[in-house]
Amino acid sequence: MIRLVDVTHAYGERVVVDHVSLELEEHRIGLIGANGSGKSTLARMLNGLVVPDAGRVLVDGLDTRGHAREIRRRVGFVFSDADTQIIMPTVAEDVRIGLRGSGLSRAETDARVDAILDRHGLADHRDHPAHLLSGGQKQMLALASVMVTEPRVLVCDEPTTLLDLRNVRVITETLRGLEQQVILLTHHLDTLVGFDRVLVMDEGRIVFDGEPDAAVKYYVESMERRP
Ligand SMILES: Nc1ncnc2c1ncn2[C@@H]1O[C@H](COP(=O)(O)OP(=O)(O)OP(=O)(O)O)[C@@H](O)[C@H]1O
Repeated sequence: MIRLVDVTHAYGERVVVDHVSLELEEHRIGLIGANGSGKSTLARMLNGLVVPDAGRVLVDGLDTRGHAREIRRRVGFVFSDADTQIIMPTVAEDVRIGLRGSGLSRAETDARVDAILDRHGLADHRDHPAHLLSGGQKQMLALASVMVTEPRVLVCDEPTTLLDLRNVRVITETLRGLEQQVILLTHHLDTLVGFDRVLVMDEGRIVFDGEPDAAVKYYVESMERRP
């Protein structure tokens, strides 16, 4: 379970996460809010990519301040722009790199890579240059490269923002099918149908926390009220 205890973070003078306390234990959690409301900064705190100025982020009781490696093994992170996440020349190499230092034998590594490529519809692209994949396939590769490490939690920061409608559906359905806990940041509000809990963020604070329908309604109405 991930717990935030009175977490605050600023960039220079600008406070972007403002005294947030949360317990994140539901299987499917959405995080929505206007551009610049602090969602990405909050999300990056969940696996220690950002360490808060004040307060604590605890993953299964481990503080992100000081347990970065263990925490990144437990909490995977998918970015919106897959190009920033894909680091190896070919599809299989990119997935394989996540298992470096895992202690698995070569045969075990091969089996794990093949299984994950198969599961994410990339088996036929195994030895293809990763940069030649379509946008949807690249996002699937970025997801596969995180999933191969078998994290317990997956934080996805707008994974569908750069995709066409069909690929939005493909990625959304893939995320829905995962056993892992998923924490999804998105501006595609219809992808939150069936989620257990949706948080709305505004100016660094959680201003709504509840069912998806009510959260989306709250968010849409608050945006309509904006000058
Ligand atoms: N590394 C950084 N250095 C300085 N300012 C930053 C940094 N990262 C984010 N910010 C600023 O912090 C504020 C919150 O950004 P953040 O990315 O957390 O918001 P967001 O809700 O995810 O926005 P979006 O929906 O546009 O992705 C923004 O004003 C942003 O410009």
